Amino acid sequence: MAKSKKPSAAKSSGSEEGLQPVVNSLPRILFTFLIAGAAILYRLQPLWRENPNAMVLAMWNSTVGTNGMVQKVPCPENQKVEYSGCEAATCGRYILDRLVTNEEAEKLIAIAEKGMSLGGGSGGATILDLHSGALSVGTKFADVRELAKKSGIKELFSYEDLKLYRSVKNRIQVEIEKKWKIGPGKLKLTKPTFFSRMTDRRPSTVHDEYWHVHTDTEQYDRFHYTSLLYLNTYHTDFKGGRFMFDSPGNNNTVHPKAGRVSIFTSGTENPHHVERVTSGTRYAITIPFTCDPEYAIADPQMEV
Ligand SMILES: O=C(O)CCC(=O)C(=O)O
Ligand SMILES: [Fe+2]
Repeated sequence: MAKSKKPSAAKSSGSEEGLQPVVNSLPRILFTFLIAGAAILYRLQPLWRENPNAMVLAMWNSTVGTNGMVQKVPCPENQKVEYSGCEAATCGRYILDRLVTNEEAEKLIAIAEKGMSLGGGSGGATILDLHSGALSVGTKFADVRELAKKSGIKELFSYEDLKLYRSVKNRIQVEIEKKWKIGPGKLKLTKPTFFSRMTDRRPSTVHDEYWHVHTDTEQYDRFHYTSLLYLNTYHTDFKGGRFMFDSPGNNNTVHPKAGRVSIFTSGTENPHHVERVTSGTRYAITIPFTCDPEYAIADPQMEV
């Protein structure tokens, strides 16, 4: 019996020895799991950060109907109207998917890249302002026209390029005039009007932190209506980067989609932010309108 027990005793001490390396490396295994878990949670962050009750106004994989998607939100109680017949009597959001084609959106990305290839922000955001010529370069801004001249480029943006920008701007303007019943000649393009390119790069300056909640009437000079033209598509071309309205009770999301136009009244009824891009590159154009003739700008010329 004693004999027969020996091998089993030897066996058990052998398996304890076998377990020893596992026990020793347990802290390392736990640590690895912890790091992997944290990494997974970090990647999933955009999913839980969005309020689960927030309704998606327009999904990346669907198209809103011909009449567009309208969402009314109450105008601010203290809103004083200086330009009646132009400023919104009804505040809200208006999304259109059939105003700009995919081909036009692609051409507009090519135009943005033509300018941005001469510079580019070092953080996650690059801006190309069509009116002033301001282009993000490293942590600063430079005049894209000067940069083009220095590079010996005679014509940075062609007549066709600017014609396309003008054409989409005019189409959006007509839609705003129709929806808000604005008489001819009252609504004007205002500044800044710019292409934006957003990535997941770490921010270098505050200009790169595009994800902060803001209200356009506070952030910019004289917006009455903000329009955003998306040039590529959430989920397929980039992850993160969804547009979110942050008004209590009306905190809705818009998925960027190539050719999608999102229009909204620019006041405190529509605070918003762009969710951080987590992968890929997001392209859009901000095209704002004003009722204040003093803040009107001409269509971008961009002669180099
Ligand atoms: O690109 C977007 O979706 C929003 C940009 C924006 O909020 C702005 O230009 O003020
Ligand atoms: Fe904004």
